[in-house]
Amino acid sequence: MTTTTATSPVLEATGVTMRFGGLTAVRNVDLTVNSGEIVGLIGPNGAGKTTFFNCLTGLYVPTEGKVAYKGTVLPPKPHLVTSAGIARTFQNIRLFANMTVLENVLVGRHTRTKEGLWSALLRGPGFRKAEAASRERAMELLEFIGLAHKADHLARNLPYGEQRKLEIARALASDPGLLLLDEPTAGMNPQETRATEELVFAIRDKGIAVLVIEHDMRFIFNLCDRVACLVQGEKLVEGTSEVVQGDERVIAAYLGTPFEGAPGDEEIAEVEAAEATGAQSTTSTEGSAQ
Ligand SMILES: Nc1ncnc2c1ncn2[C@@H]1O[C@H](COP(=O)(O)OP(=O)(O)OP(=O)(O)O)[C@@H](O)[C@H]1O
Repeated sequence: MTTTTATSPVLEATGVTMRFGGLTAVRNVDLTVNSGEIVGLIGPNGAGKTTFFNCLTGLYVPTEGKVAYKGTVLPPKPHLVTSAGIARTFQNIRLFANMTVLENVLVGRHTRTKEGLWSALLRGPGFRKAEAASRERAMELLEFIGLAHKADHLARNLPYGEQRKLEIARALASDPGLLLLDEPTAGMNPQETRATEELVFAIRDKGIAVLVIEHDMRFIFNLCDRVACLVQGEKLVEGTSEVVQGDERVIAAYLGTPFEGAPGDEEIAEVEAAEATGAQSTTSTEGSAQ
């Protein structure tokens, strides 16, 4: 089921530039994510994808440009960006390894609870009520991602794929309108990757827009309504999966490496035909092409 509400911009990044000394990691990048959309951000290693994410989430103050969430320009401070409604996961897992699965999700809820430090320390009635509501919400999220049965397990004991899911649940705990995922399938096996794909669709169907960085092209092109490709800090191309997949500049940027899952049927048929012919004409040929 997809959302049918009229689309409106959730994220509008305009002219974002990030320089580190003499290096321009991100140059004048515009990007919009609309409600109900899953947008992909691709590009070779070092293209500036994570730096751009860091500019969106207030981890870096962009040298130039601005970032607006639902029409309001965001101050470049991570906690203000989170409370505005943008949540993220990181390229490297950043869970609290010695806390339980449930506690990790509860940490992600703190931007949505009004109870202050003293209330928490004194554990007054207001705190206990808020805590019960937070637990309920956290358990709902664990149900949603399929980890409710492991709520009391230590995060460090989860298999890798489940740790990544838990990171997503923790990000969702802040009730975002936009979720930024930085390489969510890194290190996953194909089944875990497919499950992540389904999870991202389900998140979108809950009305949360998604912006995702990923190197797995099959994942990106299956998932995304729109894909933008960064190369050397600049946005080279933006369009539907079909458009970006077929763009020669994108292919060249990836040094001509064919994308996994990209159309290449003619070439494959040619190679297979050549192999079949070779196999018929000689039985002693070594090193046939794979
Ligand atoms: N804090 C920093 N200080 C200096 N240079 C940095 C910093 N962060 C990133 N860079 C540089 O900015 C460029 C872009 O890096 P970035 O990590 O954003 O690329 P990426 O597209 O996310 O790469 P990957 O796909 O390998 O994660 C690189 O040349 C990197 O070395």
